[in-house]
Amino acid sequence: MERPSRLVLLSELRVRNTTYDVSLSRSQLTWKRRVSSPVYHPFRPSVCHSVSVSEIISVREEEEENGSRRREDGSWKKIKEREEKDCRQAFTVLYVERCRQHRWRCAEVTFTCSDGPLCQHWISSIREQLATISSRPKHLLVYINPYGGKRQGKRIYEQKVAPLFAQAGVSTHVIVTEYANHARDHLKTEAELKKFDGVVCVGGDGMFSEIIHGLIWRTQIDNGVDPNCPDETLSGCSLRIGIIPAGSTDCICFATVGTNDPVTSALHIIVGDSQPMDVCSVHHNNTFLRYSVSLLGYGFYGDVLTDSERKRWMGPARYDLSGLKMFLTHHYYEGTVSYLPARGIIGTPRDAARCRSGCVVCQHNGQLHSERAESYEMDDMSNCESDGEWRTIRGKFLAINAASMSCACPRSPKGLSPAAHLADGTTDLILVRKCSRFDFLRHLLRHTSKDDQFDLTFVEVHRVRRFRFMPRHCQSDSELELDLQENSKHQIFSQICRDHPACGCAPAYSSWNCDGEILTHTAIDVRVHCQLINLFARGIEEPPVFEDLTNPCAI
Ligand SMILES: CCCCCCCCCCCCC/C=C/[C@@H](O)[C@H](COP(=O)(O)O)NC(=O)CCCCCCCCCCCCCCC
Ligand SMILES: Nc1ncnc2c1ncn2[C@@H]1O[C@H](COP(=O)(O)OP(=O)(O)O)[C@@H](O)[C@H]1O
Ligand SMILES: [Ca+2]
Repeated sequence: MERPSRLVLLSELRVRNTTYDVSLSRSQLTWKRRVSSPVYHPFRPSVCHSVSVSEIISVREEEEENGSRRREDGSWKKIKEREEKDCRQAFTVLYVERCRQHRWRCAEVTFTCSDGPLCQHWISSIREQLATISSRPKHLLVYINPYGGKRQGKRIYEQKVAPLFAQAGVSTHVIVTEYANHARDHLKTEAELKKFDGVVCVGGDGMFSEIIHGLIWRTQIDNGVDPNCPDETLSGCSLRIGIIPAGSTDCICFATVGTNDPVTSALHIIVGDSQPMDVCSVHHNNTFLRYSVSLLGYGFYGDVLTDSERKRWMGPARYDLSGLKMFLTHHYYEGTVSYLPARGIIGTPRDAARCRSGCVVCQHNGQLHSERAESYEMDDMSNCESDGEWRTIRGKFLAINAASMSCACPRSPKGLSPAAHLADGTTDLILVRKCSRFDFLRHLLRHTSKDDQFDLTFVEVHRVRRFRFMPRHCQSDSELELDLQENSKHQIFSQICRDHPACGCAPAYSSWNCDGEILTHTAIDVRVHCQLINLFARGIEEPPVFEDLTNPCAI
């Protein structure tokens, strides 16, 4: 248990004409109402409030002039005569308040003091405490995609986010992108990264993908790492990334914060939260293709994305329409998946436990990963294939999905792989074998209910560090020959299906959906890089189940 920290200040101050004992320690600001009679009064407002110093946004002096009180932002607020007589000086504390469903709001409380010097002392003491928090960003580089989601990125930033950054004293350099890959290329070559404490992305998962491509690429080049080599250990990015959701799916924001709300995201950035995250590198024949942090999907999700790109004008609803269309189309895909199971880790894709704020699974597996990386370096063995045995599965699939995190989003609040972890160095490889439309619908529907979408005979899931996929049409003749010998019976059925499309399953080519972008190649080699990037987030918070004894109001 955290020890109650030393008291910095204790005064009797007023909040809306009621006297409170207000105390400031290194960790908490607490205001307790003076109780004149010990009799409990059910209709009186709450007696004690406590705010963690780490969740104070800022403190603002309220100046008085001619019966009005001037705020620091220049606006004026009329004060009542009685209040004016009683109190000479006041200050307002802005702080994080938790609302329903992981939403945060900026709340404020104004304390009035009996004299000016006391008020100044309070203001400077709170500011001093805030200044000791080194994790808070001071200068941010902001990229806005004006065409993401419902095309509201610019408005969302200007109306909901910029005023909060201004109140918190965070300075920004804002770039509204003019074309696709503008943000990526700016980060890769031009941006003066040393000037900033973080990068903010206003847009959807596609825009976030641009940001990480720019940042990761730049970091590798600066550190002399070859991004084209799939076996290289990548250098971690030091700049944190904040996501202001303004896209169509926004699953990276949803899965790391618990809600898609611009104000909540802005507050997580201001308080300087940090959430490490795994990144998959995707290669084809020793050539770098892309990075992925959420979904790599071949088959169903690849086709939904390809189809939905033509319907971009529809906004986020394009995914539902394309989803329905591809569900009815019911294509299957043949190929070979090989993977390296993640060994020595804790956690499986079928766990009931979820990755939450301060996740111990991520901490344990992240530690294991860095220890292994060190021993590989000492042995001069950068190739992590020695990690374990490769396994191979050949077959016909409706979907092949790799979820490096849960991929929770408003469409599916538990996500594609509900027990996946944000920062454990693994990805969950989900194979949905060819099945009837009815069965596939059962599987899809379970993404929206409490039922387990993996508890079906045609679905399997593996927690892996690395995997490869080779579509059947890319396999060499000798590999196909091997296939034929191993699986002659199924091949005959597949031939029958091809000759009689009316049976309802059509073999086809698909493409990979990589965090919402279509990959140019289908034969790919994927490797997870544990905790390569950091976000201004803290993971989804668990609602408190018992009274927190470190909270002064609980004692
Ligand atoms: C029948 C209901 C089935 C609901 C199944 C929902 C599963 C949803 C899992 C979503 C995982 C999303 C992973 C994130 C992907 C994003 O990177 C990426 C890009 O995001 P951005 O546009 O913000 O840049 N987004 C996507 O690729 C969108 C995927 C959306 C898939 C929607 C699928 C809808 C399926 C509807 C089937 C309908 C069958 C109805 C039969 C009567
Ligand atoms: N100024 C721009 N004009 C056109 N496309 C852009 C611009 N800025 C970014 N993009 C691209 O828009 C695509 C979709 O962006 P995103 O913000 O993810 O929205 P959505 O969630 O609606 O897909 C991304 O591929 C991104 O590269
Ligand atoms: Ca992971």
